[in-house]
Amino acid sequence: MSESQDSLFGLDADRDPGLDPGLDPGRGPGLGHELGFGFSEELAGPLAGPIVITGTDTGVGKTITTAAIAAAATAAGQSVAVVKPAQTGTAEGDEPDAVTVARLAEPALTRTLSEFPDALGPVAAARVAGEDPLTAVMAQLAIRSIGEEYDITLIEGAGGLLVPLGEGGWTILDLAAALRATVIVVARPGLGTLNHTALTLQALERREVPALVVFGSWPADPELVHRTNLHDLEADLAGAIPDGAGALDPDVFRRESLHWLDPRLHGRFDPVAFRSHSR
Ligand SMILES: Nc1ncnc2c1ncn2[C@@H]1O[C@H](COP(=O)(O)OP(=O)(O)OP(=O)(O)O)[C@@H](O)[C@H]1O
Ligand SMILES: C[C@H](N)[C@H](N)CCCCCC(=O)O
Ligand SMILES: [Mg+2]
Repeated sequence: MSESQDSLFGLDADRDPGLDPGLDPGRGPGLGHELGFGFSEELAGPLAGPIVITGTDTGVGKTITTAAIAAAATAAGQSVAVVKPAQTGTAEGDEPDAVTVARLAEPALTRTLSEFPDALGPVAAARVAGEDPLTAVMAQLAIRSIGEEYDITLIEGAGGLLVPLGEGGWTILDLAAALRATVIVVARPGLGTLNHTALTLQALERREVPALVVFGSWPADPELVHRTNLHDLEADLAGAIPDGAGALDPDVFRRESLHWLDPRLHGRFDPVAFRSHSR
């Protein structure tokens, strides 16, 4: 890869997209990677402060998971702000993610920091629109300032962990490292998730960002592959959102949400009981 390509993809050690701590890409690869990262010990007790919601891909259920965490934490008495740094696809007629979360969870605040019409990655969508994408500094300042007013700030990325979100190609991983946030990786429950989830967790581990996994859309009738995936990802699992939850009446969604998330995410989900029910 040429030097300019390195810069374009944000891979050079000298780049400075404006996010202060945690940007050192030189910590080296995760050695001896295996599923089960031992992050859970660090993440005991209900989480507060900045929590980044990413996913193994777009369309995996990040927004519904964000709404569920917002609902469970709000019901537990926390003041919750939800921030979407970059919303794309506003011309498609789909409900923006912040609106979905506000409708389902009614957190204290929802805020979108930048938006672009085409359903693309945010930097591409900004380029196509002839506009400037969000800078890392603006994103961080806005989120830190919101964080001073609320117990919990949930920050939903766009697509997966390494999608460029703004100027200079900063990613939700850069932002999570800079904010020293905990990351929730929303994963699909079916075939293919072991690879996508391991890649995402490994990238987080390289930057020493603690992470938990939530299944974004758990089927009503799990098949063998869902049960084996549940077993193999259990060490990092902090919840499972039932398939179809996004279509529930908001009152029901808010009432049920605490059953989908474990106590670290302000719910009462019990992975052991869940596994035995999923046999
Ligand atoms: N648990 C669920 N219940 C109902 N619908 C769901 C659920 N999870 C996902 N969906 C649906 O699947 C689609 C994608 O989900 P969602 O919008 O949450 O994805 P995302 O990961 O937030 O994607 P993006 O990268 O666009 O933000 C949506 O149409 C959503 O309504
Ligand atoms: C438009 C869509 N719903 C998302 N908000 C954007 C997803 C960007 C994914 C980019 C990629 O990984 O190729
Ligand atoms: Mg979303």
